[in-house]
Order: sequence, then C-alpha cells, then structure tokens
Amino acid sequence: MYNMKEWKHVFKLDPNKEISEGQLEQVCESGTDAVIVGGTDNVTLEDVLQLLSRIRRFTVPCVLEISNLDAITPGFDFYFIPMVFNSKDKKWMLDVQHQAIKEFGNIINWNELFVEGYCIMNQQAKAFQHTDCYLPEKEDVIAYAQMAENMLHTPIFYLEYSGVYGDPTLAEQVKRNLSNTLLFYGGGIRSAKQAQEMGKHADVIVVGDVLYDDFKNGLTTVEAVKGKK
Ligand SMILES: CC(C)=CCC/C(C)=C/CC/C(C)=C/CC/C(C)=C/CC/C(C)=C/CC/C(C)=C/CC/C(C)=C/COP(=O)(O)OP(=O)(O)O
Ligand SMILES: O=P(O)(O)OC[C@@H](O)CO
Ligand SMILES: [Mg+2]
Repeated sequence: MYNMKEWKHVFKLDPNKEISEGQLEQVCESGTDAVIVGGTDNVTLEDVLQLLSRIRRFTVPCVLEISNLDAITPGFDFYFIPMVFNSKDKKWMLDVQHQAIKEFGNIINWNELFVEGYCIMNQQAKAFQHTDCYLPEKEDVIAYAQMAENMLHTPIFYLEYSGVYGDPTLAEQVKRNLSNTLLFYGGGIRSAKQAQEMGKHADVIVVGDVLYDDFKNGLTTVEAVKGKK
C-alpha cells in the first residue's frame, strides 16, 4: 500500500541485526503496511543493500530511514529523513540534511522523500544520546507537534521512545494537535495490547526491537491494529 495516509502499522528492521529468512518472510507477509530499514549506529551500505534485496522478494513497500550519508542507495520506495527537533545541536535538525542535499540534491526524486520531525523521549536510547537531545516537557512536545503541522508542514511527526513503552496520554494529546501531519509512534511495543493502546492515538505505530527478541509477540501487533488479514 503506497498511500502513507492509510498506514496503521509498520515494522522497522535494523540492518545491523540478524533476521532469518523464515522470519523475514513472516514480517513481509504479515499484512504490515510497510517495512522501514533503519537504525542509529553501524548502519553500513553493504548491510542496507543486503536487507533491501531480501525484502524486495516480497511486495511490501520498503522505506529507507536515512541515518548516515554513507548508507544511501537507490531502490527503495520511499526515503524518510529524520530531523531531530529536541536535539541541542542544530547539526541534527538542519546541518546533516543540508550536507546531504548539497551532495544529492540534483538526483533526488522529491516525491519519494518524506521528512520526519522527531521528538526523542527516552534518555537511554542510542538515538537520544547520539543526537545530543534534551528531555522535553509535555508542553514542549506539543509545541514541536504544532510546529510540524503548522509551520514546517512535515508529513510526519515521530514520537520516539525507542526501546521503552511511552505515554499513551501524551500520544493522545499530540494527536489532537495534528491533522495533515501524520503521528508516528515508536518505542517498546511488545504486545498486541500495547499496539492497540498506542494505535488508538497514533496514525502509525512502528514496531522494531521486539522482532529480535520475542518474534511471535512482535508479529501479533499487526492484527492488533489492522484486524485479520
Ligand atoms: C543515491 C540515491 C538514489 C539517493 C536518494 C536520494 C536521497 C534520499 C538523498 C538523501 C537526502 C537527505 C536529506 C538525507 C539526510 C541524511 C542524514 C544523514 C540525515 C540524518 C538523520 C539523523 C538526524 C540521524 C540521527 C539518528 C536518528 C534520529 C535515527 C533515526 C532512526 C532511529 C531513531 C533508530 C532507532 O535507534 P535506537 O533505538 O536509538 O538504536 P538501536 O535500535 O540501533 O539500538
Ligand atoms: O525498537 P522499538 O522500541 O520497537 O522502537 C521502534 C522505533 O521507534 C525505533 O526507532
Ligand atoms: Mg532500538
């Protein structure tokens, strides 16, 4: 399904982590709306290419979430570009993206590129530390969401708790401030119940790490938000 506005569930696979052929098939055939390839560190071009070619055996839409300039390749359906709103360093909001546009601007198919306004809420997450974030208060998060929707017009606002399950009440409050910008929620979803709870508020839930340590429960999150295939 190539219309992101209709998505409810995506899996995020880390090119730096191993997944068997059998499990990859179940992920791609699960009924999820898309598979995102992405991670914070040790994302190499070789690993990205390998995972892309394995996913391409299936029809599920495939997205590259770019985390570094060295691991960009053609062949994905969409490219997601994180801009970290709560970083203390402008580098992660504008500068790395500016550098990338200088390098690739002339060959980019802009219709495939989607900016994600990230707000990272887990201090232990690699992405939080890597991009030198501060922990925002509820009011800060809502203001970032309002900026995403009304000033920056980013297609996605990503409430990121990577590794831990977040606050559904905050997701609900954020969602109330968004209409054109989609709310992606990711972090710590490990069961159908949690998927359902966050899925009530977020437009799209992102399920990642659980696939690598509790695969069966990870798979149940699809049906939990999308119903039976
Ligand atoms: C050749 C060709 C066809 C090119 C296509 C054109 C194209 C799309 C060009 C790129 C244009 C562009 C503007 C690129 C931006 C490049 C860039 C370097 C962006 C930086 C993004 C950024 C701020 C990264 C920091 C880390 C981050 C926020 C990653 C997002 C993913 C994430 C949060 C993963 C979860 O990580 P975590 O749980 O913390 O850690 P582990 O799971 O790994 O433990
Ligand atoms: O890995 P988890 O904790 O499921 O989080 C998913 C995604 O939001 C990470 O960027
Ligand atoms: Mg993670």
